Amino acid sequence: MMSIQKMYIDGKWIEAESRATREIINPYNQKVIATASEGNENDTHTAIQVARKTFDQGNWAATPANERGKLLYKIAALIERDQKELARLETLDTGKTLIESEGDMVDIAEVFRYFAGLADKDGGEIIESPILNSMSRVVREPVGVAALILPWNYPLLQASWKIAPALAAGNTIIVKPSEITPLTTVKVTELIEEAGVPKGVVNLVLGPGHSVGQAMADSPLVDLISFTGGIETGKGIMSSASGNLKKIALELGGKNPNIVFADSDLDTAVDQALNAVYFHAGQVCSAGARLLIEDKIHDWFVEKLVERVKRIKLGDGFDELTQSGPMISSEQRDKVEKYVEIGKEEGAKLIIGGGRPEDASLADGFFYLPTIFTECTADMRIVQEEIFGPVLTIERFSSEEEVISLANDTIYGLAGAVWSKDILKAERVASQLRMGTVWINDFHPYFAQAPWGGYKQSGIGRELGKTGLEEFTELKHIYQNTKPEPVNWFK
Ligand SMILES: NC(=O)c1ccc[n+]([C@@H]2O[C@H](COP(=O)([O-])OP(=O)(O)OC[C@H]3O[C@@H](n4cnc5c(N)ncnc54)[C@H](O)[C@@H]3O)[C@@H](O)[C@H]2O)c1
Ligand SMILES: C[N+](C)(C)CC=O
Repeated sequence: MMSIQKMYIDGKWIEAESRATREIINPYNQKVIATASEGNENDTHTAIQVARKTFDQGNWAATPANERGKLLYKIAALIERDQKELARLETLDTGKTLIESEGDMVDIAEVFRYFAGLADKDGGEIIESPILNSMSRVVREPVGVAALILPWNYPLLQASWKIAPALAAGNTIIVKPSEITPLTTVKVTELIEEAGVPKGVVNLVLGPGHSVGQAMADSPLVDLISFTGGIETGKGIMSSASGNLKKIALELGGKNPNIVFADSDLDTAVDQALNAVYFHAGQVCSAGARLLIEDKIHDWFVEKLVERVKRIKLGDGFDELTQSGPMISSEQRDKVEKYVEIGKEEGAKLIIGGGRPEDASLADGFFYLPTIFTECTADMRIVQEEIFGPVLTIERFSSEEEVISLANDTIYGLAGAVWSKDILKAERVASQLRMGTVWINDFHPYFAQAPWGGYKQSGIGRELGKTGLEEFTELKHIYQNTKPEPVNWFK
């Protein structure tokens, strides 16, 4: 009998009050890999009350920042100690390749270490007061109770981007992983407990968005909600958060242009265009799902892409030969299938993929073939909407001005890339793209030191970097009159 993945509230591992559970499925073969407690509004309210009481008692926020940093260093070390097990769980839960999960775990330990180091680096600022006999300074304080809501595609990586800075800044937190991928977040909560973070500071609630997540967004006891997920959910959270005007940080979707000029290193650009879109079966917020190719190299480039796409090996994430695993769920695959039909109706040309693999060994997994549409135009839904699967749309362009205008013709603004050996041109284009991240002659790098987030409807706020810590702080100006005397205004 499989043990139940429990919630962690006020330093205790508990099952949902209702005793409800959910089966956690391996997307590669649909086998049940775990049973998780399924919390609801009541469990969430309990966790929020604990986080509120713990914050208001003040001990955690008053803990010297370097002590909080030391705890984060310890968590980083424990993650490294258990990285094999964590990577195994992430692959079981998401289907991504083991090598990718292993890379995620290295990044995650680095994120904890980065914020550990940053915890005590901003002691505030002395202001040159314009008023005689006064002292003026600005200090940073934690926001308070932070609710952290997470997606399924990078379960622990996205959790680390929020948990580490929230704790470094002295907040108390309630963490909600996606209901379908809770395993690594549960395991890291165990490590947080092992590291010695005081009870009540970190609380973990498992369960669905419509109850657990919604209760967090609605609660007047929550000061800040940090959310990563889809655009529609983000809009709902923003509206619910207005109840008590809680602060919000939203990391949402993207439809990210990958721009290839004829004067780029074309073999590298072909190779990386594949990585940009098909990595993790296209289930990446910053996936380069929208390829813009300069007219004169279009046909050559497409031919090379197709040759390479034919060779992509789908399979079990634990098999070393596998290059891409399954999609996360049947719902997600249905969504991709729907968009492929839309693309055909819109007049785009399907040149490869466009269906499920025939390989019988993949029949139990949520696999979908790497797919390419050419002859796409900016007005098509398949070009404008986030499909979040292995589907590449290709457009042509013939000038710098045209491609800038095409690439910016989107509600999203998460990321984009420019390929050219003419660095001045690449920089010119990069400077005009309305996106939170622009890569030149590369695709995908992100790291703890640089901010991550979206322009336009890709989000509000930034994670990682110094800004990622500042999101979890309030600024307070403290002004002291050093020679108080009556002002005699009201005589
Ligand atoms: N910008 C980024 O850095 C980034 C990173 C990863 C994923 N994403 C985006 O995430 C999306 C995929 O993730 P997903 O399918 O898990 O997204 P989702 O919006 O369906 O769910 C995200 C989380 O929100 C919860 N949720 C659902 N309804 C809710 C509600 N009413 N109130 C509060 N919480 C609720 C879910 O349970 C889950 O934990 C994609 O759009 C992707 O682009 C963005
Ligand atoms: C932010 N990132 C790229 C790690 C995951 C997006 O889905």
